[in-house]
Amino acid sequence: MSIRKLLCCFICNRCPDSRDTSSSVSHEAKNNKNYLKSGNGLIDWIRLGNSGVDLTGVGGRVRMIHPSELKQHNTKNDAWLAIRGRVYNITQYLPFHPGGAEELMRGAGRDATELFDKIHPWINYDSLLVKCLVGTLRVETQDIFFDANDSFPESDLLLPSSITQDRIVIRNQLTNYTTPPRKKRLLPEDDFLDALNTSLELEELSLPGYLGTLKIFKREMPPEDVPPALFYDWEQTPKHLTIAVYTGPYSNPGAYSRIAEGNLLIEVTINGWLQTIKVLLEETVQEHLRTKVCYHSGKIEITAYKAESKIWKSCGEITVGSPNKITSHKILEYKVICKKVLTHDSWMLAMAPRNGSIVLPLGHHVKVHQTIAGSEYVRSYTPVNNYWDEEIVNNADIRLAVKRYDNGILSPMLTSLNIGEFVKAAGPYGTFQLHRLKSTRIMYLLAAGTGITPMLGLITFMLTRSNPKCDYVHLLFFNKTEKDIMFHDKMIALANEDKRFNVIHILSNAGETWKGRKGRISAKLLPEIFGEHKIDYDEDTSFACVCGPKEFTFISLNILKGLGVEESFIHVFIG
Ligand code: HEM
Repeated sequence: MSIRKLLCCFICNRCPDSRDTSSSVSHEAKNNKNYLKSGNGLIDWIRLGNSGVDLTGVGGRVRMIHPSELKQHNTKNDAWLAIRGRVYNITQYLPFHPGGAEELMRGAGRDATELFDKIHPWINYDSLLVKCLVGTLRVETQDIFFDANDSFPESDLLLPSSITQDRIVIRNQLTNYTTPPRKKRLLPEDDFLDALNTSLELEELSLPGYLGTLKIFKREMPPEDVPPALFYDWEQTPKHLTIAVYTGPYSNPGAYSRIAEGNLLIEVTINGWLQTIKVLLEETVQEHLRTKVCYHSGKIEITAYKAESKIWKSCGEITVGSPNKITSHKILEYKVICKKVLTHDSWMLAMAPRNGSIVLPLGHHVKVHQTIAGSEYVRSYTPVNNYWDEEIVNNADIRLAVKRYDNGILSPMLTSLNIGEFVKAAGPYGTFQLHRLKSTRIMYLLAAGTGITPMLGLITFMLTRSNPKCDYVHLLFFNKTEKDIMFHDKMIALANEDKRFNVIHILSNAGETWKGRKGRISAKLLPEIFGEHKIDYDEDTSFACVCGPKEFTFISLNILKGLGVEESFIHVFIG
């Protein structure tokens, strides 16, 4: 591959079907206006970034930045801008910007996401400005609208753990760890829009043409500044000890548990808060634990296997740490413990944490970090739940479906990892709010290529939920060829088993034997499919999710809107 093409792909994520932001699928770049002096080309910029010069101007310390602070950095000698919640010092980049310094200065001192997306949404700004990152834009939350229905109904709080008759069960009193009650507040429209525009959590809303018509008051905001209320309970049989943590219906908790120095540590994340529960165990248990999350009720169940079969006097001493707002993500190490082929160019990697794991809510993702030739590459992956990977691998905490992009950088490295080798990942990331599905009975999922991974968890959630029962999950899955379809057999099996699951495959480069649909996402194709399958959109009970390359996402959104689907009933997964 030529240097030109390589560089083109370093700056651009426009190539169709390329979701690997580190990839270098070839295409011709747009004609640049030649604003750059010699010595100010892309190679020179990369060289400067690798030279050790502090491009952040603040010593590289990343922190939360208030919009009022961002506003002050608006001169050519000191220019910051924010894109999708990340704040960059662009002072040094000004002479390297191919569109000219003056143009770039239009975004200085403010959230430039919309402006940036209007001009060149395909540009890989995150890679170009990786050495210029100064922080994340603070979300203004004090005026945010809380839904009073979010508080836990009494009946759910007192929901007993499942107790079967043949078990000897000793339960303690339900322990209440209280936090201030959630409040319902209204806010002036301007403040709300401000919060929305500067919100990292709501980055998907800044897609062009999307924010403009948003029905903002229909959207519920996560109760960012209110720590979650946790309640716990325990029970035992001679063989097992089970700790149940109640987080409230639809609170979408992430949970991770482990034994450390004989104690049981449980980490719970909810809405950007992390809380640790420590159990000084009365007696010894085995290292291997089973952690189950019921997303509907918000109940987390951790089962430990006793070293000696007997009834304990108590489970031990339980302490609940103070809730901490997650402001940065630790990069953790994972060991590849199982690797298997998914398709001709994708693999499933099952990984075990080395020391501590990412606590991942449903619909959220991790970012895999890898340093290659002195530069750090990052790529988002949504882990796959074990329904979709039948092989039981003990201790596997995260399973990633990784597609290899031959011209990419990170994916060839990841897919050539061997069992026993290590990967670094951070998280949880994402904006998906499970409580938006409270009344959903019909789900439309539009996925392209590896964009299927966030949909997998939603499919199992919707089909296993009992109240309200889901009527249909319609998955429209776009791929190039038949052999590119991930989880094909499993999808056929699920569709046969559960008639509510309707999967429609659409191939852009189908072989002659393909009997299914052909084409790409288009304003013509989608209504055709919807019509053929008699898919009726009902405002109160329908919800749509989209995940795929950016162009796919833009087109899907526009089509859905054209079909009458309201923005507040669409979620876009963006890595
Ligand atoms: C938000 C304020 C920005 C404005 C107003 C702006 C404006 C422009 C304009 C007018 C062009 C020329 C487009 C053309 O010739 O067709 C351009 C090109 C370019 N800009 Fe920006 N830009 C902004 C931010 C950024 C940022 C943050 C980056 C990356 C870190 C960036 C990277 C580039 C690149 C790589 C090109 C060349 C595009 C190509 O070859 O396709 N720009 N920009």
